[in-house]
Amino acid sequence: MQAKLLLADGTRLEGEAFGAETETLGEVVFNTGMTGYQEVLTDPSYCGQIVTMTYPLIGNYGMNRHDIEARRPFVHGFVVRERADFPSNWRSEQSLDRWLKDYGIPGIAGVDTRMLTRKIRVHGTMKGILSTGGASWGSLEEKLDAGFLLRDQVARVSTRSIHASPGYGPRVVLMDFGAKYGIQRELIRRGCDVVVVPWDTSFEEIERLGPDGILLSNGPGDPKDVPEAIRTVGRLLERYPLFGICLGHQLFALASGADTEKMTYGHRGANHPVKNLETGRTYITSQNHGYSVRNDSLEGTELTLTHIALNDGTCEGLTHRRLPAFSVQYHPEAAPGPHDSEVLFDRFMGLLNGRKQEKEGAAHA
Ligand SMILES: NC(=O)CC[C@H](N)C(=O)O
Repeated sequence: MQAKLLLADGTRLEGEAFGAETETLGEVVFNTGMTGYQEVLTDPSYCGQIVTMTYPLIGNYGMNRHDIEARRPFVHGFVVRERADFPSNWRSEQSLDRWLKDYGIPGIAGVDTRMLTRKIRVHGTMKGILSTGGASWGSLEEKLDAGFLLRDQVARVSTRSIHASPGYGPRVVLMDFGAKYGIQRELIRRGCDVVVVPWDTSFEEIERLGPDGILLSNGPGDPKDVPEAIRTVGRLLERYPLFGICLGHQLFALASGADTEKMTYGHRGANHPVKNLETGRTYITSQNHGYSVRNDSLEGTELTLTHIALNDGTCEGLTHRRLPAFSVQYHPEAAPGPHDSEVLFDRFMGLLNGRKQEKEGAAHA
C-alpha cells in the first residue's frame, strides 16, 4: 500500500505504508537517535507529532514490553527511511509494524529522511498530514489546510487519577504532565514513596498528600498552554523542594518569572552536549523539546542559568537562588540515551532528605 506525507509548505512525499491504515495530522519533527525508537514512540512528549527518524534503518531489534515509557503511545505518525520487516533480538516480542497497527499509528517508509530533515532544519518544524489509507493529494491538501495542531496534549496524556508506588523513603509527588516511566523508575530505585498526580491537581490537594518534595515531569506541547499548572507550581515552589524535567523545567521557569519561546526545529536525540556552567563539565544528554527558556528573560528573576546546550547556547538548566529548586531541559532518566546525568536524581534526594530531617527535628524538639 502506498503512503503519502504532505507538508504545510507543499512538499509531497510518497512511500510505503506500514503500521495502521489511517490518516493523521501533526507537527513533523525529527529525532537523531541511532537507537531508542521504542522509547521515542512511547514518550508522551511526542503527543500530536509525526516523528521522522534520521537513522536510516528502524525496527531491526523489534519491540518489547520492558523499554516502553508510558501506558500507551501518543505519537501521531512515524517516518523512516527503511523499516526492518524481520526483527532480530532476543528481547523482541513483536515487530514495529504489528505494534503500530495495534495502537492505530500510521507509518511511512522509503522516504528520503535526509531531505526531510534538512527542510525542517531550515524552515522549522511544520504541520503535516500522513495518510496510509489511499487518500488523494487533493483531499489531503484540504484537510491539512482546515486542520490544526493540538493544544490540549497535557490533558490527553496525564494520568486521570492519583496513584502511588509506596516506598519507605521521602514522599515525592510526581506531577504527571506526560511523565515517562523512567522518571518514576529512578525515584523508586532510590527508595522514594512516589505519588503520581494528574497535571491539574490543586495546590491544596498536593499539600494534603504531605510531600517531602515535588517532581515536575516532562510533557508535550507549549508550556504556556497550561497556565493553571504554572500557578500551582509557583505556590509549590515556595513550600517544597522541587525538581523540574523538560516541560517541568519550562513550567518552573515560567512560574519564577522567566519566559519561554518556540525553537526553530528543537532538540530531539540522544547525544546532545550540555555544559554545566558551575563545574565546567560537559555531559552527553538525551533530549526531546521544541521550546526553550529564553536566557535573556532570566534577568530580574531569582533564577541562575546552570547549564547550556553546546550546539546553540540555549538554556538547559536552572537553579533557584533562594529556594531548594532546580531543573534541567534534558532527560536525566536517559530513556533512550546516555546515563551521564542520573546524578541529578541524587541531588534531588539530597534536598528531600534535608527537608525530611528538618521536619523530624522539629517534631522531636
Ligand atoms: N520532553 C518534554 O518535556 C518537552 C517539553 C515541551 N513540550 C517542548 O517541546 O519543549
